[in-house]
Amino acid sequence: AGCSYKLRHQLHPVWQSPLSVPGGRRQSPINITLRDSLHDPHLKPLKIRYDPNTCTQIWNNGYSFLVEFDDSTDKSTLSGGPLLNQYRLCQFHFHWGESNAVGSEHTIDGTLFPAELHLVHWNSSKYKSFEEAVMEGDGLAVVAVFLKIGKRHEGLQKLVDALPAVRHKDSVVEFTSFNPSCLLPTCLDYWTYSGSLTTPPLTESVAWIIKKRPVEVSHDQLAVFRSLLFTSADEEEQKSMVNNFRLQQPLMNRTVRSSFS
Ligand SMILES: C[C@@H](CNC(=O)c1ccc(S(N)(=O)=O)cc1)Cn1ccc2ccccc21
Ligand SMILES: [Zn+2]
Repeated sequence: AGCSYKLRHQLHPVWQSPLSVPGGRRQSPINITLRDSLHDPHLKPLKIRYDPNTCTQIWNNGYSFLVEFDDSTDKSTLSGGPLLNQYRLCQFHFHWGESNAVGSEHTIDGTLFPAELHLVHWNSSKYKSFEEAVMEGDGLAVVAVFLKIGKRHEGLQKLVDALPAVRHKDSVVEFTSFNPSCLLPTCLDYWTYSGSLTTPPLTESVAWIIKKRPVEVSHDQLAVFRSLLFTSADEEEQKSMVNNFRLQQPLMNRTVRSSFS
């Protein structure tokens, strides 16, 4: 779980990063307007190969809960789509709201979803580690999947059942043999644009790939996300982990491309 373990103790001074962000020109998230997106027929299909044996643990980092992967080899990878290189899966996490009316970071023509999944990958063709890649314009690729309330998601339940063990900030629990492919919609359509991390250090290093179709989870499954806490066990005030999404950022002179017409 290289991508976030080491990072937990390495709080580099962000202001020295080459991709300084205040007033940045490629910030995320954004609203995707169908009218302004451009079908790019040269976009390739996404190639997603995840090995469930690389799944290692779940960690409550006080912002979301991360499902972490062993990213020491190219066992779980993303390539194709808009990407020129191969990217290695290092973690996935979610953003959600206090109610089903809010939660997602990106929106489609202003439509909000109750939650959004982010599968985080780093460019292992060009860089040696996530930490190095996070500072580069082509360092990261995040696949975003919207969640909507509907039928129970059987594949998600194993994750939901593990959440009470990471209720407090900085708690970690072993979590193995999980294949995040089960969280991807069957439809292959996506949008893509150049953006940033949506939490500090907000570096402008992310190729965003937003799946067009949401996946369904049940109301009760999403309610368990809201039972997590931002606060650690030793803090007297326990704050419910909800509304962990960033406000939308200006598109500036970016084009959102679609893989479909
Ligand atoms: C990257 C941070 C840790 N943050 C992330 O890994 C991360 C990943 C994905 C998203 S999202 N929501 O956009 O998908 C957001 C954050 C550590 N870290 C803090 C400072 C810092 C400086 C150098 C290297 C790492 C550093
Ligand atoms: Zn995220």
